[in-house]
Amino acid sequence: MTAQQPDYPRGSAPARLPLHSPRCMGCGPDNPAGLRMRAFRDGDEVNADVVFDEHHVGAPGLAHGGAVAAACDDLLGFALFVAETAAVTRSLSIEYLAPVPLHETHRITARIQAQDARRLNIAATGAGPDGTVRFTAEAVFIVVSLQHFLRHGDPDGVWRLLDRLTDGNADEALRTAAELPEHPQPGTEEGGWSS
Ligand SMILES: CCCCCCCCCCCCCCCC(=O)SCCNC(=O)CCNC(=O)[C@H](O)C(C)(C)COP(=O)(O)OP(=O)(O)OC[C@H]1O[C@@H](n2cnc3c(N)ncnc32)[C@H](O)[C@@H]1OP(=O)(O)O
Repeated sequence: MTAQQPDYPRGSAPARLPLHSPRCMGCGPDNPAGLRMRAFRDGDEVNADVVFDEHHVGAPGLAHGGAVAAACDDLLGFALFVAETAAVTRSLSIEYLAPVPLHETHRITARIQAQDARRLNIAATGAGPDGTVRFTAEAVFIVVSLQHFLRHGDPDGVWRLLDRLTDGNADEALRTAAELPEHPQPGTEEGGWSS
């Protein structure tokens, strides 16, 4: 069985956030072993529902702790749309409060707690179907510019992501980014998504 995430419940009006990439382990619909989370922004919070399945087994019938951490890391990454900056996880700490059964929907909700220069503290909770919190996450993300992804990752993939984020203006965004430092200061022109 493959994870198929439920749509956001009716009656609410959150904004769907763009994928990190089609094959992202957390949110990519084209990754058959991924978590296929759909992330939404709701005010200053972001959230996604996750259903762990046979791809994510730890103890029989239960989600692997690493899969839970991956789900948290990915959703924490979506909080960067609230901060309007690119950043990467420097540290991630998970509290496993209760076992996480496969095939149950867990709602993960994340929020930025603090920002100090390049450092963002982001926290998340993961609740089971009855609302009981089964895991929490705390992370430090460090602001980076586009250069980080271009230098260390796949430039073509970055171009495609940027094209989606800038409504088809990736070339212009990349031209600008080529002149920027890899480690910008948040709140500056080079620290935002548009850099
Ligand atoms: C625009 C379009 C984008 C397009 C593209 C986007 C792609 C979007 C894909 C996202 C996907 C998401 C998925 C989930 C998010 C991942 O999973 S991200 C992947 C996992 N993380 C990584 O790969 C990061 C690897 N680490 C690194 O590259 C480097 O260590 C870092 C994080 C860039 C930092 O490098 P650095 O700047 O050389 O580090 P350093 O100078 O030691 O520290 C910087 C600052 O952070 C502070 N710091 C460091 N560690 C800590 C800590 N643990 N606690 C507190 N403070 C700390 C330092 O004190 C320092 O502070 P200041 O002195 O500047 O005030």
